[in-house]
Amino acid sequence: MAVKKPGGLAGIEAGSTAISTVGKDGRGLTYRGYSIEDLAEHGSFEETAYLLIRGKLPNIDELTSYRRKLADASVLPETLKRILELLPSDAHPMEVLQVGCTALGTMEPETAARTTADLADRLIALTGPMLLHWYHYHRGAARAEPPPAVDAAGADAQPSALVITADTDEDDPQADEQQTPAGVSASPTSASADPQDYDFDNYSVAGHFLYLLHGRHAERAAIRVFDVSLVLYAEHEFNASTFAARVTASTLSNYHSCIATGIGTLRGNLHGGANEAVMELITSFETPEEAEAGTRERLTAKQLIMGFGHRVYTVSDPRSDIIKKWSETLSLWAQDGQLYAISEAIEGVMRQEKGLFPNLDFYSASAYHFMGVPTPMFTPIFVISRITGWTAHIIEQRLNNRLIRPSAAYIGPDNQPWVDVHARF
Ligand SMILES: CC(=O)SCCNC(=O)CCNC(=O)[C@H](O)C(C)(C)COP(=O)(O)OP(=O)(O)OC[C@H]1O[C@@H](n2cnc3c(N)ncnc32)[C@H](O)[C@@H]1OP(=O)(O)O
Ligand SMILES: O=C([O-])CC(=O)C(=O)O
Repeated sequence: MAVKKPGGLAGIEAGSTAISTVGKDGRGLTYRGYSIEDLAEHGSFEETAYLLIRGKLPNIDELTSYRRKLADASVLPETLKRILELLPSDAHPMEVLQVGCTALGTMEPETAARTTADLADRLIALTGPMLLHWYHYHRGAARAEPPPAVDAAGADAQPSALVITADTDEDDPQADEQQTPAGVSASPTSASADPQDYDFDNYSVAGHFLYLLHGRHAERAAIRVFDVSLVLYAEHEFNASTFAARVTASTLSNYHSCIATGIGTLRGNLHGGANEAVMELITSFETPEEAEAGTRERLTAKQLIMGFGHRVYTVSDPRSDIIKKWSETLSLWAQDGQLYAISEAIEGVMRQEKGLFPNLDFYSASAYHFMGVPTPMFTPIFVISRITGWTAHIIEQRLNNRLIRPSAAYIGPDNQPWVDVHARF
């Protein structure tokens, strides 16, 4: 078992929260008292967002109007589209989101009439459209070709297990259309749908994202897995990006600045950026045997293996168990489904050699990939979801605020004699 180093505020209780618990008994996770297993099995991302931001699960009427509110909020303002189009095509997608978020804050600032929850809803609904507008625009497909017809070619090839294992809505009118195996034929760079043609009566953040990405309604299983991943990524106590957002909130800064802080902090590879780094790792191997040998080599060279380890969990990351099962399911229909076996081979070595378990980022990478999501969108998808947790913490911080400003132990030089500028080396 790897030994924890001192520093990094490890183990320090830096405040209190009523939003989530992480790592009870080494592996537990709850959002406002509900277990992550229940939320991922029975709930949707919209219910989770409502729970985190408003403090209770919505009843059926509240959920219906919440979905409608998010659907209405998901249409990009023209000015924001133009701003996104001006950003370079090779900009980092997380910077695109920081710019988009900050620009939205200048157009729709926080006022007494626009509550923090309203701002959060708008941002949850617009983050995917912002990213995908910028993405398609720079691939020459942005402004409205008619969406391609739904491709039902793979219908006969779809094993029933895909439907059985997914906790899907039997009454979903899209269900009959969504027959293509997950991610098998996805061609994200060529797709471009007219955002207005989306079926807003059946809006979900997950379904809308996949529609805008691929230019057609996604298959039910893909929407379900995407939705589960949003539930899993939504909240995690005082992780680095949430803590950073709380620090910004504690200075009495505005909502969009707090979120932009969170985005910038999430980007790094030790935090949210790890899911993209995992993809780089697993695609560098052709076979599970190669993956085993390559992982051992990297460990011998003292390299970090992305997607493993955690600051708080000591036994396992419960979110990983959930997304791992979904990744395995999707792998059965994916052209490069061997990436799942490669991932398992890496996990085996990490457990054996380091006593380390996969965190949420590890199997999320292959799951997104099997859905046809391009790798640079993995961490931005994390943003869409984590906006809910960040918002809950911003609200909580503001309710009982005190400037977050710890002390530092000074370890620099003392009693330096003043040297005139011309006499300095
Ligand atoms: C959603 C999320 O944000 S989850 C986190 C995503 N990040 C990653 O997956 C990046 C890879 N993982 C890591 O870097 C770390 O495990 C972190 C950042 C998640 C946690 O860091 P810490 O709590 O500081 O772990 P810490 O450094 O104490 O780890 C103890 C030992 O295990 C080793 N270790 C921890 N994680 C890994 C890893 N992924 N690969 C190899 N060794 C590792 C450390 O190098 C250290 O060994 P050392 O004492 O010989 O230097
Ligand atoms: O809690 C952490 O340090 C990182 C993490 O898993 C998360 O933010 O989801």
